[in-house]
Amino acid sequence: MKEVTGGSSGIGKCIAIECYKQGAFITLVARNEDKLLQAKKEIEKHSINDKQVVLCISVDVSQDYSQVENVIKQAQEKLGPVDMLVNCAGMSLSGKFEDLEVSTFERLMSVNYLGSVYPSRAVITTMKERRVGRIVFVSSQAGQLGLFGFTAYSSSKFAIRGLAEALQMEVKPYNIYVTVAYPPDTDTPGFAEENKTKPLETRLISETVSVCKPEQVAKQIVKDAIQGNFNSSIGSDGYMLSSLTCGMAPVTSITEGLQQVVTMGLFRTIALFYLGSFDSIVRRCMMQRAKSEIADKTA
Ligand SMILES: NC(=O)C1=CN([C@@H]2O[C@H](COP(=O)(O)OP(=O)(O)OC[C@H]3O[C@@H](n4cnc5c(N)ncnc54)[C@H](OP(=O)(O)O)[C@@H]3O)[C@@H](O)[C@H]2O)C=CC1
Ligand SMILES: CCCCCCCCCCCCCCCC(=O)[C@@H](N)CO
Repeated sequence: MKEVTGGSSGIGKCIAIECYKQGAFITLVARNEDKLLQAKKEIEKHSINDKQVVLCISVDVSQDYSQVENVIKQAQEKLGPVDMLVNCAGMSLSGKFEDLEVSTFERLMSVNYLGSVYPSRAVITTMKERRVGRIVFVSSQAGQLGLFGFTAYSSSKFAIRGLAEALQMEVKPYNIYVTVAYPPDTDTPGFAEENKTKPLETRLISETVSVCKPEQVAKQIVKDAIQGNFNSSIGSDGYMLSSLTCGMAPVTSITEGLQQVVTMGLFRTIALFYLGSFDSIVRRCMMQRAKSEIADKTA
């Protein structure tokens, strides 16, 4: 069985569809029951045989560990053990550091980070016993570099990377493979919501990379998870960012390792130009604001 948190919307829903198309049994985990049922109906349209099941579980993945553990246990009793867990439940809030409430930092850390720890912790023992499993974490390109406006969001997405690296080293001997996905901006309900409060700087910097379709992102993530790739990225900028920020991440193939060694210097050079342009966007926005403030005062 494949379990997808955040499976009722956006990238998570597309991941569930992708798995369902390959004949998998699916458990969707999210809070809102109407959205869950709606997604279930949509996913069921893609069945390839009449035995396939979509189970919905309404729970907040970030609140109470024992509750998360319980509902996952119930799902496993109905549909069998989880062989792939996709941690996709998450949210984004942006704003300047001083404008963000302290509670926003707590909220994002709790949903994006702890909301990935709890389900993973609940499935890992069975996966180790069975010596099979895939655990996917959905980070973000904003989990590979820090951007204006993302002090709360980026740190919660960077945290996922540390968790994933440490966990992969522990579970590799048990034939369990961890994948971290770093999607760019993707056209989802969550992205539309995020855009309502995004600072101009954040929007202009993000526009460096074009917006992706959730179906495309989902396809790549499922493919990388099945292959057991630690890294999952999209597009040429995604490839460059992953190579550039590989650090001490586990390597999946010799080719991947060699590519990182060879391209690192070149990609750092390209990155320096990007960083320069981001700084100038921030400076331009600041000057623009100062100007309009003066204009407002004299008016
Ligand atoms: N869209 C984008 O531009 C990008 C998104 N990402 C990441 O991908 C993931 C999915 O994003 P996206 O598809 O845009 O998001 P959506 O807002 O479209 O969907 C989010 C899903 O997560 C569920 N969810 C949110 N909070 C919780 C919670 N506390 N407990 C259980 N379920 C929860 C939502 O259901 P409900 O509200 O009913 O609980 C919903 O199913 C997120 O982690 C996001 O950070 C990464 C890079 C780019
Ligand atoms: C060699 C170096 C290449 C450098 C490329 C730099 C690209 C920077 C753009 C980053 C965009 C951040 C997207 C965050 C998406 C996200 O997580 C939110 N939309 C969530 O809702």
